[in-house]
Amino acid sequence: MSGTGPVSDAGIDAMRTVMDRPEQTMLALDFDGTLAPIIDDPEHAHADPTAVAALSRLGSMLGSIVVITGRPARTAVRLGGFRAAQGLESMTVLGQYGVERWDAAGDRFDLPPTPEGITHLQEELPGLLAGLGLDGVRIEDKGRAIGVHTRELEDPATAFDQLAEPLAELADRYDLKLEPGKNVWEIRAPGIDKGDALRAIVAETGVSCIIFAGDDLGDLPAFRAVEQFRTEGMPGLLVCSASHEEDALTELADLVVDGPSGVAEWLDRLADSLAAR
Ligand SMILES: O=P(O)(O)OC[C@H]1O[C@H](O[C@H]2O[C@H](CO)[C@@H](O)[C@H](O)[C@H]2O)[C@H](O)[C@@H](O)[C@@H]1O
Repeated sequence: MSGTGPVSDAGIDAMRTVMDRPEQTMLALDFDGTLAPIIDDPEHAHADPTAVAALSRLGSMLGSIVVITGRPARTAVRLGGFRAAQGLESMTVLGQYGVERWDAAGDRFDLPPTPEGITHLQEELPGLLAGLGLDGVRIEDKGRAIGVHTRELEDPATAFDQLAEPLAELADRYDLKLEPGKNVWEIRAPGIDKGDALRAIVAETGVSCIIFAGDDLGDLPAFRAVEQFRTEGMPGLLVCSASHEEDALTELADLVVDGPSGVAEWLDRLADSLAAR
């Protein structure tokens, strides 16, 4: 592939396999910070149009395209504009870290019920935030999970730290899990992560090569899953959508690109290279 390519041996090997056997390759991507730029209001964080156009082209060339996100499946489908995108008629979105699912084929959603603890937490959270003097915190109701956002505050980092202990106690009380993200605390039911979600969909589709692109701590389990696939002999390429906010994935990646616009350009080049084969 022309342009900036992977730098590691494992990445170069995987890229060779992608070019040789695209129909056997799964392209799996995170949503926020990878396909969509990070902005203040999560409700309006749409996917980069260049990325979606590239995915549309790749849809007919690759074996499988999957988005694995912390967002509800419905939200990711809406913000991604995936339903209307030509070429993505067989893509899958795994929402809420793999608990929810949307298959473009048949426009089918699989959305399990909300865990009970989340309902209690939704009732208690506004009082807890008011007690801490953090009324400006945005609560993102994701149905099965809650995002507690500090990005729009004057001092997001201090508020983020201030929230760690009280949110951990609250999550603990209802047997829920608290996880950090980019200026967001995520509270959700334990039991599944993006690594589990990726392993399951790889087994289901039977692909023999995988590309995964992500940007944040929630993507680490998927990175680990790809590393595991590689030890089992399946080529895998790890792409990091880099930002100044999080560097946990940079060292692990075979290819580091400059945020969602870098991901979009890389996807576009991948589509060009596959088309030129
Ligand atoms: O798994 P992802 O697709 O990466 O989702 C992770 C979280 O992303 C969203 O929050 C992040 O993006 C927001 C919009 O740009 C931004 O305002 C926020 O500060 C970021 O942390 C989303 O709102 C969360 O629900 C996701 O869990």
